[in-house]
Amino acid sequence: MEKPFIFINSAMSADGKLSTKERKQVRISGKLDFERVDELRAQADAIMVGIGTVLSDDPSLTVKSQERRAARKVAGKDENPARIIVDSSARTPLDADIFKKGEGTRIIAVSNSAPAEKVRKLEEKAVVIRTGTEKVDLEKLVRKLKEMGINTLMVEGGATLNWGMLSAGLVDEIYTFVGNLIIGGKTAPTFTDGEGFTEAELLGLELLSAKKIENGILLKWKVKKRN
Ligand SMILES: NC(=O)C1=CN([C@@H]2O[C@H](COP(=O)(O)OP(=O)(O)OC[C@H]3O[C@@H](n4cnc5c(N)ncnc54)[C@H](O)[C@@H]3O)[C@@H](O)[C@H]2O)C=CC1
Ligand SMILES: Nc1nc(O)c(N)c(N[C@@H]2O[C@H](COP(=O)(O)O)[C@@H](O)[C@H]2O)n1
Repeated sequence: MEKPFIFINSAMSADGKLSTKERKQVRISGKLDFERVDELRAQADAIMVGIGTVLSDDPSLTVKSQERRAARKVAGKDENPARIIVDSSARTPLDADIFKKGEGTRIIAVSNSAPAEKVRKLEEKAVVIRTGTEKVDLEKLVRKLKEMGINTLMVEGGATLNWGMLSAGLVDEIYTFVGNLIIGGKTAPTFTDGEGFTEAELLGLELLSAKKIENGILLKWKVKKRN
């Protein structure tokens, strides 16, 4: 299948959580790790998050460094990569930060069951892609993104979208920054939620590198392809 190169970047606690049991964002990365994430954003053609992340964190997903935005401009690109929300039911607030901050394309991926009136309003602010009946069909979505010229796609969570992308076999590499804190809570989002694999389905990883950054560790993984 023709698809972009897809990688996930997430920051997790030492016990594998992405945020608290109230789904409240926690500062897991330190200054240096946020710099690394900003560089990854600046190099990507698009950044994708799930609607759960938008509703709980309201991220802008912009490139933060002025120098990196300027370098993108010199290379003939928008200051920010395309920002994509996977949002089956078109729940993205019309005043989300992603619409307010920074230049660049916004893409909302909805399913065919998303309410037409809300989709029409989103179309005034973003390119809307419809795939799937009740839930966005991630495989068709990434194929469409490739056709639109997106060759490198950075997925920034959350837990459910990570599962959707991994279980569909769409992810090539993963960066996990493991920070020096414990969050706990059986309902707190983990790096990968969703329904989970059976023993026969487990997804294998190859460790590409491990690097200490401030008081945490950055792990880079390659996802092994299933036969
Ligand atoms: N520490 C970190 O690096 C990050 C932490 N987070 C945290 O993660 C939490 C949000 O995670 P979630 O609630 O799991 O939401 P999520 O951001 O993973 O979005 C999930 C939603 O995506 C939509 N979706 C549509 N089609 C889908 C498909 N085919 N497969 C999977 N999802 C599909 C569904 O509506 C689903 O509810 C927040 O608490 C946020 O703070 C989010 C991003 C990064
Ligand atoms: N890489 C990373 N480290 C942390 O410690 C975090 N808390 C997060 N959170 C995610 O970053 C996004 C915020 O983006 P903007 O600053 O608004 O551009 C948001 O999606 C958080 O969940 N990431």
